[in-house]
Amino acid sequence: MGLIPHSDMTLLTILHQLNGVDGLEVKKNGLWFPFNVNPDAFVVNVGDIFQIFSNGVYHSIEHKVTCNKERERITVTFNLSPNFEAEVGPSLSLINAENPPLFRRVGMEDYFKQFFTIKICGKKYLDNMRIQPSENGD
Ligand SMILES: O=C(O)CCC(=O)C(=O)O
Ligand SMILES: [Fe+2]
Repeated sequence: MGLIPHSDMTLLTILHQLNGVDGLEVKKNGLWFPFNVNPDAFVVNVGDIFQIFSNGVYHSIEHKVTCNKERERITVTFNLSPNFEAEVGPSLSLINAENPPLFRRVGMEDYFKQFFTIKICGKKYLDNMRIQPSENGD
């Protein structure tokens, strides 16, 4: 019950936990931390597209959700992503000789479609977007 570890493939995800039942956990430095949701605040997750667009300056957050049999848990999620005509890739303003692109550039529609061809597992989808050092000419 709940959600297995994953990062959101979106740009940003806004979460609103409705009925005060916690269960969200976030991974930091390899450790899982329970997240006590403030009922008066939204939770904003940095997604994979944010990490790609910022060329690794920001990191998408790995998270999971554990539910329990006693109390139902309700969360509304709002996902923000570029439209299908856009490209997903590092911002050109952040790329130069010292900072080569760390991620591939792909049309949003393909990025979205490819996501549904893999089994969600941690940050695997983002890793799939990484440029290998040899591709960078290193
Ligand atoms: O239920 C939650 O708090 C998180 C949901 C989530 O991780 C997601 O929709 O990607
Ligand atoms: Fe998520």
